[in-house]
Amino acid sequence: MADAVEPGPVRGPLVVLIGPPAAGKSRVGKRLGRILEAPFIDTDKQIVAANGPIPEIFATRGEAAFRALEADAVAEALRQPGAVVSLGGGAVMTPSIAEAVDGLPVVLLTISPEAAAERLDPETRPLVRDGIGAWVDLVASRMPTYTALAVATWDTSSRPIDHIAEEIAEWACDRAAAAGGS
Ligand SMILES: Nc1ncnc2c1ncn2[C@@H]1O[C@H](COP(=O)(O)OP(=O)(O)O)[C@@H](O)[C@H]1O
Ligand SMILES: O=C(O)C1=C[C@@H](OP(=O)(O)O)[C@@H](O)[C@H](O)C1
Ligand SMILES: [Mg+2]
Repeated sequence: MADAVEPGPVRGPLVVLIGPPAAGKSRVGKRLGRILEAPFIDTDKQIVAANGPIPEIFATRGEAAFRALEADAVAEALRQPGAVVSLGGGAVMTPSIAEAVDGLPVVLLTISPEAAAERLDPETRPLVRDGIGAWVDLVASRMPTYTALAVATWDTSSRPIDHIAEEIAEWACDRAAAAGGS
């Protein structure tokens, strides 16, 4: 028993949602936070609150500046214990962010290109302004990173947000209980 790790309260986030733009990270995360009665942090929302709209940050300061703001926002969100944290689709491509979430309860939300095409709003997602072809290429390049970090995956293409959130909540509770949390 000397090597046993003492179970303790949840220190990090309850769930970290990753995945392609339009997979539902922000909407599912919000619902999940309500179900789990946990603080919900959408890192894009934090960035927008402090810096203005994302398309403007991209246009005036460039993607690298956005990624730096994102790395700070994610680091801050991960410090909040017991939270549900939704990341932006490109966040885990920043090495420091991938490293920070590796080993946490990372849930990958996936979505088909057909479903994404219905959901994407080019006004608010500058990287997909050129249409679904660009989204497909972007997602293909990111998928190895997404799957390497994910502990569990849900596809959101044709299922209601509430059902997906309920299932992830159950998964998170089971996982926290198994780890010795409540
Ligand atoms: N399961 C779902 N079924 C139908 N529409 C969804 C679903 N999940 C998200 N959406 C819609 O897709 C859009 C993108 O969702 P959002 O949560 O912002 O995605 P992400 O944060 O992954 O980019 C929103 O308009 C949202 O209402
Ligand atoms: O895929 C990306 O690189 C981005 C996705 C967006 O978030 P969502 O995935 O929540 O749309 C947002 O962070 C920004 O526009 C960049
Ligand atoms: Mg989002």
